[in-house]
Amino acid sequence: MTIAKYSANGNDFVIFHTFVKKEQNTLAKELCHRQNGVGADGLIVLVPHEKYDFEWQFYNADGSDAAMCGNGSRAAAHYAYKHGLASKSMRFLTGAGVIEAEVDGDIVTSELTPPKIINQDIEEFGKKWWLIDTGVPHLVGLVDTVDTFDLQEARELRYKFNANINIAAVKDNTLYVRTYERGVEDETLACGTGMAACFYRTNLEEKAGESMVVIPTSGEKLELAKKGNTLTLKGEVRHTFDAIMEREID
Ligand SMILES: N[C@@H](CCC[C@H](N)C(=O)O)C(=O)O
Repeated sequence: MTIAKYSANGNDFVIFHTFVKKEQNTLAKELCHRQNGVGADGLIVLVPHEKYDFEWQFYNADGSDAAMCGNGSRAAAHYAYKHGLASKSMRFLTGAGVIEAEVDGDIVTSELTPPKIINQDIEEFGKKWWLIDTGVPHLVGLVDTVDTFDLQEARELRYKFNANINIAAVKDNTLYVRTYERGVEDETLACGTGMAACFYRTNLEEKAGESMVVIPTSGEKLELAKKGNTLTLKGEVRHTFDAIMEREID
Protein backbone atom coordinates (compact mmCIF):
# COMPACT_ATOMS: atom_id res chain seq x y z
CA MET A 1 0.00 0.00 0.00
CA THR A 2 1.05 3.60 -0.55
CA ILE A 3 1.92 5.82 2.38
CA ALA A 4 2.61 9.55 2.13
CA LYS A 5 5.23 11.62 3.92
CA TYR A 6 4.31 15.18 4.84
CA SER A 7 6.02 18.11 6.46
CA ALA A 8 4.09 20.98 8.02
CA ASN A 9 5.84 23.89 9.69
CA GLY A 10 8.63 21.57 10.89
CA ASN A 11 6.56 18.63 12.17
CA ASP A 12 6.68 15.60 9.88
CA PHE A 13 4.11 12.85 9.45
CA VAL A 14 3.43 9.56 7.72
CA ILE A 15 -0.16 9.48 6.43
CA PHE A 16 -2.35 6.83 4.83
CA HIS A 17 -6.06 6.06 4.60
CA THR A 18 -7.83 2.77 5.09
CA PHE A 19 -11.41 1.54 5.38
CA VAL A 20 -11.05 -0.35 8.62
CA LYS A 21 -10.47 1.42 11.93
CA LYS A 22 -8.09 -0.50 14.14
CA GLU A 23 -5.31 0.35 16.60
CA GLN A 24 -2.09 1.21 14.83
CA ASN A 25 0.14 2.01 17.84
CA THR A 26 2.78 -0.59 16.95
CA LEU A 27 2.83 0.38 13.29
CA ALA A 28 3.19 4.05 14.30
CA LYS A 29 6.27 3.29 16.36
CA GLU A 30 7.80 1.28 13.50
CA LEU A 31 7.07 3.79 10.75
CA CYS A 32 8.09 6.85 12.77
CA HIS A 33 11.45 5.41 13.82
CA ARG A 34 14.16 7.70 12.42
CA GLN A 35 16.68 4.91 11.73
CA ASN A 36 14.63 1.75 11.09
CA GLY A 37 11.45 3.27 9.64
CA VAL A 38 10.41 6.20 7.48
CA GLY A 39 11.02 8.66 10.31
CA ALA A 40 8.34 11.08 11.53
CA ASP A 41 6.95 12.90 14.55
CA GLY A 42 3.64 11.11 14.10
CA LEU A 43 1.45 8.73 12.11
CA ILE A 44 -1.98 9.84 10.88
CA VAL A 45 -4.52 7.28 9.67
CA LEU A 46 -7.68 8.51 7.95
CA VAL A 47 -10.76 6.31 8.19
CA PRO A 48 -14.31 6.89 6.86
CA HIS A 49 -16.94 8.50 9.10
CA GLU A 50 -20.69 8.59 8.46
CA LYS A 51 -21.15 12.21 9.59
CA TYR A 52 -17.84 13.95 8.79
CA ASP A 53 -15.52 13.88 5.79
CA PHE A 54 -13.37 11.42 7.68
CA GLU A 55 -12.11 10.53 11.14
CA TRP A 56 -8.45 10.44 12.05
CA GLN A 57 -6.33 8.38 14.34
CA PHE A 58 -3.23 10.26 15.48
CA TYR A 59 -0.19 8.56 16.96
CA ASN A 60 3.00 10.08 18.31
CA ALA A 61 6.40 8.73 17.21
CA ASP A 62 6.61 6.46 20.27
CA GLY A 63 3.27 4.85 19.34
CA SER A 64 1.20 6.69 21.97
CA ASP A 65 -2.21 8.12 21.06
CA ALA A 66 -2.75 11.88 21.00
CA ALA A 67 -6.15 13.56 20.82
CA MET A 68 -5.00 16.35 18.55
CA CYS A 69 -2.12 17.72 16.48
CA GLY A 70 -2.36 21.18 14.92
CA ASN A 71 0.24 20.77 12.20
CA GLY A 72 -0.96 17.22 11.60
CA SER A 73 -4.50 18.52 11.04
CA ARG A 74 -3.22 20.75 8.23
CA ALA A 75 -1.22 17.90 6.66
CA ALA A 76 -4.20 15.51 6.95
CA ALA A 77 -6.49 18.05 5.26
CA HIS A 78 -4.03 18.40 2.34
CA TYR A 79 -3.82 14.62 2.02
CA ALA A 80 -7.62 14.19 2.18
CA TYR A 81 -8.23 16.77 -0.54
CA LYS A 82 -5.46 15.34 -2.75
CA HIS A 83 -6.92 11.82 -2.44
CA GLY A 84 -10.53 12.90 -3.06
CA LEU A 85 -11.64 12.08 0.48
CA ALA A 86 -12.90 15.64 1.06
CA SER A 87 -13.49 18.88 -0.79
CA LYS A 88 -11.37 21.99 -0.16
CA SER A 89 -13.42 22.88 2.93
CA MET A 90 -13.78 19.96 5.25
CA ARG A 91 -14.72 18.83 8.73
CA PHE A 92 -13.15 15.81 10.35
CA LEU A 93 -13.29 14.08 13.68
CA THR A 94 -10.29 13.89 16.04
CA GLY A 95 -9.97 12.73 19.64
CA ALA A 96 -10.31 16.38 20.69
CA GLY A 97 -13.45 17.05 18.66
CA VAL A 98 -14.38 18.25 15.17
CA ILE A 99 -11.75 20.19 13.22
CA GLU A 100 -12.57 22.46 10.27
CA ALA A 101 -9.92 22.91 7.61
CA GLU A 102 -9.54 24.73 4.32
CA VAL A 103 -7.06 23.81 1.57
CA ASP A 104 -5.81 26.47 -0.84
CA GLY A 105 -3.00 24.91 -2.87
CA ASP A 106 -0.26 24.14 -0.37
CA ILE A 107 -1.56 26.67 2.15
CA VAL A 108 -3.79 24.96 4.68
CA THR A 109 -5.76 26.56 7.50
CA SER A 110 -7.28 24.63 10.36
CA GLU A 111 -9.47 25.77 13.20
CA LEU A 112 -8.76 24.12 16.52
CA THR A 113 -11.27 23.14 19.17
CA PRO A 114 -11.76 26.03 21.67
CA PRO A 115 -8.76 26.49 23.99
CA LYS A 116 -9.21 25.86 27.71
CA ILE A 117 -7.08 27.27 30.50
CA ILE A 118 -6.50 24.52 33.04
CA ASN A 119 -4.17 26.34 35.47
CA GLN A 120 -2.61 29.83 35.43
CA ASP A 121 -0.64 29.60 38.66
CA ILE A 122 2.14 27.10 38.13
CA GLU A 123 5.56 28.20 39.39
CA GLU A 124 8.48 26.00 38.44
CA PHE A 125 12.17 26.73 37.79
CA GLY A 126 11.67 30.45 38.45
CA LYS A 127 9.04 30.81 35.74
CA LYS A 128 5.28 31.23 35.78
CA TRP A 129 3.58 28.64 33.60
CA TRP A 130 0.05 28.39 32.28
CA LEU A 131 -1.42 24.98 31.50
CA ILE A 132 -3.60 25.35 28.41
CA ASP A 133 -5.47 22.67 26.45
CA THR A 134 -5.60 23.40 22.72
CA GLY A 135 -6.66 19.84 21.90
CA VAL A 136 -3.74 18.43 23.89
CA PRO A 137 -2.23 19.93 27.09
CA HIS A 138 0.58 22.48 26.89
CA LEU A 139 2.57 24.24 29.59
CA VAL A 140 3.43 27.74 28.38
CA GLY A 141 6.19 29.86 29.88
CA LEU A 142 6.87 33.38 28.58
CA VAL A 143 10.56 34.23 28.45
CA ASP A 144 12.74 37.11 27.18
CA THR A 145 14.44 35.01 24.53
CA VAL A 146 14.14 31.45 23.19
CA ASP A 147 17.87 31.30 22.40
CA THR A 148 18.24 28.69 25.12
CA PHE A 149 15.75 25.95 26.07
CA ASP A 150 16.64 23.74 29.03
CA LEU A 151 15.54 20.29 27.87
CA GLN A 152 16.31 18.68 31.23
CA GLU A 153 13.90 21.12 32.87
CA ALA A 154 11.34 20.55 30.09
CA ARG A 155 11.57 16.78 30.53
CA GLU A 156 10.92 17.06 34.26
CA LEU A 157 7.88 19.29 33.70
CA ARG A 158 6.57 17.04 30.91
CA TYR A 159 6.31 14.08 33.31
CA LYS A 160 5.12 16.13 36.29
CA PHE A 161 2.22 17.68 34.33
CA ASN A 162 1.81 15.07 31.55
CA ALA A 163 1.91 17.93 29.04
CA ASN A 164 3.94 19.29 26.16
CA ILE A 165 6.32 22.07 27.29
CA ASN A 166 6.69 25.40 25.48
CA ILE A 167 8.70 28.55 25.96
CA ALA A 168 7.73 31.66 23.99
CA ALA A 169 9.10 35.16 23.49
CA VAL A 170 7.63 38.16 21.67
CA LYS A 171 10.04 40.16 19.53
CA ASP A 172 9.12 42.77 16.90
CA ASN A 173 5.48 41.72 16.93
CA THR A 174 6.44 38.10 16.16
CA LEU A 175 6.14 35.20 18.58
CA TYR A 176 9.07 32.77 18.81
CA VAL A 177 8.28 29.34 20.26
CA ARG A 178 10.21 26.21 21.20
CA THR A 179 8.39 23.02 22.17
CA TYR A 180 9.33 19.79 23.91
CA GLU A 181 6.75 17.25 22.70
CA ARG A 182 5.21 14.36 24.55
CA GLY A 183 5.41 11.16 22.55
CA VAL A 184 8.49 12.33 20.66
CA GLU A 185 10.19 12.97 24.02
CA ASP A 186 12.40 15.69 22.68
CA GLU A 187 12.25 19.18 21.27
CA THR A 188 10.58 19.07 17.85
CA LEU A 189 11.04 21.58 15.03
CA ALA A 190 7.48 22.86 15.58
CA CYS A 191 4.17 22.10 17.27
CA GLY A 192 0.93 23.68 16.06
CA THR A 193 -1.15 23.24 19.20
CA GLY A 194 1.86 24.42 21.23
CA MET A 195 2.20 27.57 19.16
CA ALA A 196 -1.56 28.10 19.52
CA ALA A 197 -1.34 27.78 23.32
CA CYS A 198 1.56 30.28 23.42
CA PHE A 199 -0.30 32.70 21.15
CA TYR A 200 -3.43 32.35 23.32
CA ARG A 201 -1.58 33.23 26.53
CA THR A 202 0.25 36.10 24.79
CA ASN A 203 -3.04 37.45 23.50
CA LEU A 204 -4.74 37.19 26.90
CA GLU A 205 -1.80 38.99 28.52
CA GLU A 206 -2.17 41.70 25.83
CA LYS A 207 1.28 41.13 24.39
CA ALA A 208 -0.27 40.14 21.03
CA GLY A 209 -3.27 41.21 19.00
CA GLU A 210 -5.90 39.03 17.33
CA SER A 211 -3.40 37.67 14.79
CA MET A 212 0.33 37.08 14.80
CA VAL A 213 3.15 35.39 12.92
CA VAL A 214 4.63 32.61 15.03
CA ILE A 215 8.08 31.15 14.33
CA PRO A 216 9.04 27.75 15.77
CA THR A 217 12.50 26.14 15.85
CA SER A 218 12.24 25.18 12.15
CA GLY A 219 12.04 28.89 11.21
CA GLU A 220 8.93 28.12 9.10
CA LYS A 221 6.26 30.67 9.92
CA LEU A 222 2.68 29.93 10.90
CA GLU A 223 -0.05 32.56 11.02
CA LEU A 224 -2.15 32.37 14.16
CA ALA A 225 -5.46 34.13 14.56
CA LYS A 226 -8.09 34.33 17.28
CA LYS A 227 -11.75 34.80 16.33
CA GLY A 228 -13.93 34.87 19.43
CA ASN A 229 -12.74 31.84 21.32
CA THR A 230 -11.39 29.88 18.39
CA LEU A 231 -7.82 29.72 17.16
CA THR A 232 -6.78 29.14 13.56
CA LEU A 233 -3.44 27.99 12.18
CA LYS A 234 -2.51 28.93 8.62
CA GLY A 235 0.65 27.96 6.78
CA GLU A 236 2.34 25.85 4.16
CA VAL A 237 2.14 22.08 4.01
CA ARG A 238 4.61 20.01 1.97
CA HIS A 239 3.90 16.58 0.55
CA THR A 240 7.48 15.38 0.49
CA PHE A 241 7.12 11.88 -1.02
CA ASP A 242 5.04 8.73 -1.36
CA ALA A 243 6.39 5.29 -0.55
CA ILE A 244 5.18 1.77 -1.10
CA MET A 245 4.87 -0.34 2.01
CA GLU A 246 5.17 -4.00 1.11
CA ARG A 247 3.10 -5.10 4.10
CA GLU A 248 -0.69 -4.81 3.74
CA ILE A 249 -2.74 -2.97 6.36
CA ASP A 250 -6.31 -4.12 6.90
N1 LIG B 1 2.88 18.30 17.00
C1 LIG B 1 1.48 18.37 17.29
C2 LIG B 1 1.09 17.85 18.67
C3 LIG B 1 1.13 16.31 18.72
C4 LIG B 1 0.62 15.71 20.02
C5 LIG B 1 1.54 15.89 21.20
N2 LIG B 1 2.84 15.36 20.98
C6 LIG B 1 0.88 15.23 22.45
O1 LIG B 1 1.05 14.03 22.68
O2 LIG B 1 0.21 15.94 23.20
C7 LIG B 1 0.92 19.72 16.91
O3 LIG B 1 1.34 20.27 15.86
O4 LIG B 1 0.01 20.21 17.55
